[in-house]
Amino acid sequence: MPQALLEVRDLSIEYRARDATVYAVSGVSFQLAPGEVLAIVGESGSGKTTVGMAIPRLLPGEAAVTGGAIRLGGTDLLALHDAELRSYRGRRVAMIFQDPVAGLNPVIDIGSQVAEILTSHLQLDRKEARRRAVDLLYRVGLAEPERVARAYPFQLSGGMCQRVMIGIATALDPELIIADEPTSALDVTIQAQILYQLERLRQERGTAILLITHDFGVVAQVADRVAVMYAGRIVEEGPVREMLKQPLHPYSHALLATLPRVDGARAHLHQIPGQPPELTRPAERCPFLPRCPKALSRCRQEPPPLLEQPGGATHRVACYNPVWQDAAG
Ligand SMILES: Nc1ncnc2c1ncn2[C@@H]1O[C@H](COP(=O)(O)OP(=O)(O)OP(=O)(O)O)[C@@H](O)[C@H]1O
Ligand code: NI
Repeated sequence: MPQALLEVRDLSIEYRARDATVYAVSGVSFQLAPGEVLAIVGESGSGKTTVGMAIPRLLPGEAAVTGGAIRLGGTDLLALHDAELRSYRGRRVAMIFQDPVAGLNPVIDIGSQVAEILTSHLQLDRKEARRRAVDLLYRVGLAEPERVARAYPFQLSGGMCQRVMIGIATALDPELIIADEPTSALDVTIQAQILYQLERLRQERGTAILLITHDFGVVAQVADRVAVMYAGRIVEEGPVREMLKQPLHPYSHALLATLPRVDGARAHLHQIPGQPPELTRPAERCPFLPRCPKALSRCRQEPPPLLEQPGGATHRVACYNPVWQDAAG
């Protein structure tokens, strides 16, 4: 693998409420190379957003990082002070969220909001910042960027607001963009345009993208690699093509089986029976065990580690009985 830009190692995060602790993320490790797109997928509550928010240190106060390390270009992010953090956010890592309208200030025009990120980090006069803001709006595919710059968020569609958010996120040319469900609030045709914008960013600027989604269609379209999360852990991680062709973890296998096939071979969506576990205690066994059709007695003893697979050096799975053993034997 090329030199990593982002390295997350053994990251664990808890939410502490008065009467309960939620073990939201447990021992998550992955790397991201410059210009690479890694998708994190998994069902609701699996910890995707918690991992994403930890990287720009945007977790809420009740969250505690209890272990692990996050490095971006060699900088230990968990050790940064507030002032360093402010300059690091936006300049080196930026975030795009699901609801672009909520991310914009309703009473400030778009041009000023884009210019604000420029003037707060760079030595620019207002006129130059405005000019660059309009240029950014143009570059994210907004026709009539001057008009958009004068508009207020409520005057724009959701898709246009998301383009503005991408403009703001990319204003300072960060090395890494974290996009948390960036298209799930948008119409399908608009989704494709937004994904195209992200793809262009990666190609033209070499921006690495951590894409959080529950949509395998989106994954297949833009990601190089995919990490599947279940109950706060990465259960499988590898190249998208390999994963779509031959998922190794029984959960990934089931997740992909729930997708409608393009060839019409599977007309109905199949739900995975059962529920993910409560996260109120640290796992003492494989968290997928109660839903797993392939469980061995060993799976009760301790959660399986995420290990590289023979034959696919970059394909890792956390399972004592991965699917490929069936396929091979
Ligand atoms: N502020 C919080 N306080 C307590 N628990 C929280 C908090 N935020 C998230 N959690 C819990 O942490 C776990 C992981 O949540 P997270 O939002 O990271 O999942 P997700 O994979 O992003 O889900 P979704 O697909 O619904 O966005 C869940 O069990 C969730 O209920
Ligand atoms: Ni989420």
